[in-house]
Amino acid sequence: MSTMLEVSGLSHRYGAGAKAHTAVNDLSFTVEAGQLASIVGPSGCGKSTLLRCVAGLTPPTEGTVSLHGDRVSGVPDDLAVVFQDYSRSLFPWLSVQKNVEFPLRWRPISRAERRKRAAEALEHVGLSAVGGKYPWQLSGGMQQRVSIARALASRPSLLLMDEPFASVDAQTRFELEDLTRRVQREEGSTILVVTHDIDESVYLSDRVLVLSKSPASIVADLPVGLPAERDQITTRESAEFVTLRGEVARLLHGGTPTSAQSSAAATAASDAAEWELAERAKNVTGSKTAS
Ligand SMILES: Nc1ncnc2c1ncn2[C@@H]1O[C@H](COP(=O)(O)OP(=O)(O)OP(=O)(O)O)[C@@H](O)[C@H]1O
Repeated sequence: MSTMLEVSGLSHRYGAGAKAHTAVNDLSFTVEAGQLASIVGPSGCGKSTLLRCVAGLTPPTEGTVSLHGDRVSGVPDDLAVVFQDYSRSLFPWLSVQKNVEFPLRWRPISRAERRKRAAEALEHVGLSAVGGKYPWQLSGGMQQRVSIARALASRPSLLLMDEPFASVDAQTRFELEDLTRRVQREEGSTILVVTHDIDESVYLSDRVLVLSKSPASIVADLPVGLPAERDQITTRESAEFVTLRGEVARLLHGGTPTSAQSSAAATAASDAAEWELAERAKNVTGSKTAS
């Protein structure tokens, strides 16, 4: 496994002097290539600030962010972000297909290639049939799928998602969570998701980073040893899921990490996650070779 994202000693302060407010305090973590990690933390703890620093939108006050070894000092070309508010991130005057193509205009690729990539990304999210429609003709869940397709079309090394399913209904949320996991498996994508939702953090991820109250620091880094194939009903009912969600909830409510997390159980879960990633990498390589 290679490291895709490395966050090292990252702090961010807004303002200066007596009015300075530290939003993020000395955060360090890595995300391996092909991994889906989620960040969960109390409201206002600094999650969006962290994501903005990772995306190169906000320079950290201290510390560094590196993407596949390159220091981030602006928005990297091979990074894409999906925001919560799909209605504001899509252009209403452009068709769905043109919305997905839009960020590719700055890439050194032909128009035909842009069209092809956008069509492929729309197919990936199950929206091939609506490329000619406008965003406002689609449901909220479909619009968020368009945002995901737009992010995928640029074939990012790292996909950041900031509360991506917070504005859709519960059923659509489940569908989009499953879509995200499918994309990760099929594309071998590296994904970092910020969420308020404890269950979502466990269901989606290979790993959950639990943040403290403001200023954000890492309270725990929990491997999720659930099977790769997840199901919205049976996975959420499983003993492993219930235990993990309970642990995340406990940590969010100020609990300290238990010895169990550093014990053989955590090691086994981490081994399982590594194995799963290796299998996924093999599948991706296999499917790319076959195509
Ligand atoms: N531009 C800014 N100027 C000053 N303070 C800010 C700015 N942006 C955020 N903050 C403060 O930094 C802290 C962290 O904010 P941030 O939005 O990163 O938290 P969050 O965890 O994403 O919040 P939420 O869960 O509510 O989305 C908050 O106290 C917020 O008021």
